[in-house]
Amino acid sequence: MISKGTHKPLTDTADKGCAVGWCFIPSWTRGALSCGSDRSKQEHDNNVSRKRQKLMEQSSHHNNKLERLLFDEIRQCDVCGKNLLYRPATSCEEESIAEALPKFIEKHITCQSPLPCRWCNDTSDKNNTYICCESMFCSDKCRTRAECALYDDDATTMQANDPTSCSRDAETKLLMPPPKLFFCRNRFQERDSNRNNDVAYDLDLAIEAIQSLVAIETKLRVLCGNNLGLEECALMITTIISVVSPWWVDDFLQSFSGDAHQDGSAYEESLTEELWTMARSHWSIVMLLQSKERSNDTDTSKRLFMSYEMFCQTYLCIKRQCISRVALPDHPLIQYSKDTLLSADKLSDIERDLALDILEHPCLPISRHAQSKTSTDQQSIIRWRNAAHTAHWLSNAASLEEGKGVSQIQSHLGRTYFVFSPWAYRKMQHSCCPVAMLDVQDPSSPLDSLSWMSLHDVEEGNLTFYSTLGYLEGDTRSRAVELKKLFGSDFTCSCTRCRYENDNTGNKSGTLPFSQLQLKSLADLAMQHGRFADAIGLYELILESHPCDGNVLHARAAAVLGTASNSFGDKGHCNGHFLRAQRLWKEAGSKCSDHPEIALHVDKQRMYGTVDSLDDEIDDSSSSSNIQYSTHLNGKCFVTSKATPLLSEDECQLIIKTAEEHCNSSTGWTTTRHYAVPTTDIPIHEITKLHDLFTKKLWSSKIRPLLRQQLKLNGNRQILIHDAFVVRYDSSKQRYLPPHLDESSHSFIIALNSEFKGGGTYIHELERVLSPTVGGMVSFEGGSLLHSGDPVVSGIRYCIVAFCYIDNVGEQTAKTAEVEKDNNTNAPFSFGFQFG
Ligand SMILES: O=C(O)CCC(=O)C(=O)O
Ligand SMILES: [Fe+2]
Repeated sequence: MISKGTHKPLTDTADKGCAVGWCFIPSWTRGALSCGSDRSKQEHDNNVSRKRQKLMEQSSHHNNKLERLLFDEIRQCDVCGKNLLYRPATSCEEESIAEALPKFIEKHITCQSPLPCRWCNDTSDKNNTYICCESMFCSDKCRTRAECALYDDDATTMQANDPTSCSRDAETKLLMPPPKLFFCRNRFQERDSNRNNDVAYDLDLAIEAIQSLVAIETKLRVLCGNNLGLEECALMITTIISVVSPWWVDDFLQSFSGDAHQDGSAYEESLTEELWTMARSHWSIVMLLQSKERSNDTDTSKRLFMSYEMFCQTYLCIKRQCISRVALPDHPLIQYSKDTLLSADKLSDIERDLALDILEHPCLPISRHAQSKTSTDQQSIIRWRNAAHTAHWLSNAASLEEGKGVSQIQSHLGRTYFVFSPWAYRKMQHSCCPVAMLDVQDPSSPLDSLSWMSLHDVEEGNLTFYSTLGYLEGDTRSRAVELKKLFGSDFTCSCTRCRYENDNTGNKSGTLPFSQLQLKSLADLAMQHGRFADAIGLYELILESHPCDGNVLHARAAAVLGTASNSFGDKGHCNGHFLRAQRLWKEAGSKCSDHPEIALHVDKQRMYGTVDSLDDEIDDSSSSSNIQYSTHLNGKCFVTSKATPLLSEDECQLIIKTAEEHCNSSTGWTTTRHYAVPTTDIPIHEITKLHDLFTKKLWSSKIRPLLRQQLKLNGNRQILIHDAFVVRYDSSKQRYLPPHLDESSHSFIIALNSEFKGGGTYIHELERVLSPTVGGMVSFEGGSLLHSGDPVVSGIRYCIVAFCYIDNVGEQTAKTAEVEKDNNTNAPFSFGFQFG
């Protein structure tokens, strides 16, 4: 779930590694089936005619060509599932209307025509009718050359393709080894027309083989509950390789020193057996695999899978050593939504509507807000809201529960890329605390922009560790089980993390076998996973020997704040963790006052009285407030009524004016303070002229008593501010805030003006916008209630937003927190559990 936190992910500071040569396994395992099935074709066709009908009826301002482009010409490759642009022989003229959209489609959703050969770059092959997948060669000669380059044992080529020989910041973009796979039916057909007697590329058989593979995939999807993983891909690859380059199988087996077959766990054995059975049940593959005419080499036993054992061995070798997942690049549609749908200036209203229509393609079953007939403004707001929410669902579908069919969207759009590079992976070691991951920088050309990204600071020369596991949040034992499945039953991981977690001998003080950098990496990783207790333990271990390390002091306090966010549950308070985090920042301030992050927290504490005034008795009479409000969702959110605003219109104007003046005379409105979901804002603790108005007049005497009343706080419970800022939405700049949760247990928003259209706080569970009048306030469970800033369609909207936590104040809580802290430090490593 996206949270509007202030803490940046650790990868943000990471250096980029160097690019190395890889071979992409295209995501053809997805999409081809579902989109190619009769049912979805039927649905698509129905949808197309419905849309065309609608458009014809609608208006004259839709250009026919664009219409045709959108609805007639996008097809999916039957095999790879990629969106294709079908071009009639007479090429399209430049589309004049709606330039952004068709250009985008041409650039991102379709491939360029014609694709250059991946080996010689020749683009003379103009006869393509379908413009299709990457991974093509203009001739068998090029293809063979490319393969030779990939597997040539020549030392210089080895050197060039060896990632371990790359220096960290060298921008050595090596010539990409060509992808080995090129499964596009039309390509094969084209070969068909030119083919000589090369039986190795017997087209009918190849097409049959592909269809069989697709059928295998169907079975696999059923078998694996639609979660295709490495194993299934390994099957594909194994089989494909056997089809296109049988000789390679043999080479690979000979170069593999381990006894893969012996290592197989029961799970693995049954899976491989299943796969083998399936493979054999498809006659065309078997024919291809066992045909004696595949090559000029007469000794077929060397090249082909003659037995289950051989299949199994190859399968395991490939799975363990050659394939890895790559960080997912955005699907072009997602990218498109992000880039254009949400920006005010790039698309006209008509274009945006058409784009939204594309997003209504049957593969994107998104429920959309009904269009209101009331006013054009209202319709515009709803259109923008649809666009905003759609873009959000598309990019965050996997992490959100809300929205029907979201996982379906994700499975259609999710491009799981795998890379396949035997050399590199034979040299790379697995680590559960990876130093590097493979990342695609430019989704429109993933192959060329694939590069290593270092995840955290590493010791010189140590860029060889990546993670074979997709999921690293698990504890030592569950990871070990997964790794044994992958590498064999006798595999024991000896990475820093496993060594640390398996170490029960009390290496937690004295002479550590782990360097400070290693411990920091482990702690940062735990932080990324949200394993805050583990992170705190590790940071404290580092602090034993480096008590004044500002980064570590700050990180420890941030981890405790993370614990506070997680521990806010049934108890109705943060179990002392929020206050403990604040005390840690205060203590850190006394040691490293010039550390910028620590100084910032100390400033905020001073202004909002988060630490020093806490020991003051809470005056329960301050829990009553005269302000009237309505309650929604059983007390999860509140809106003050028009009759009793918290601020007068003049006070609101003063706040806007002061904030604008402050921004004009300083570095301006900030747009990056909140990492995941940034607002255009300015923090209140920076605007000195507002301190008194905000803290005395507003917070202590009005908002806090009101919140105490709304949230029924009494006794030692106090509500405390973590962050407060003035926000500016502008219809020509940042007009909305996507759905998110706050870094708070409760948040409040005060409306400062009304000279705009749209806007307000959209609460998803309520399915409506809450907009108090000027000076009024919306308060809600910001850390658990999904909400968005609704789009502003004209004018500028200002509001004050604040993130708060409820915690216990006083002796007892402080003691409890201390005890917890001690328990935590002495406890055995807590493997992912939150304490509290
Ligand atoms: O604009 C709004 O009403 C919502 C703002 C918000 O949720 C935030 O800044 O976290
Ligand atoms: Fe928020």
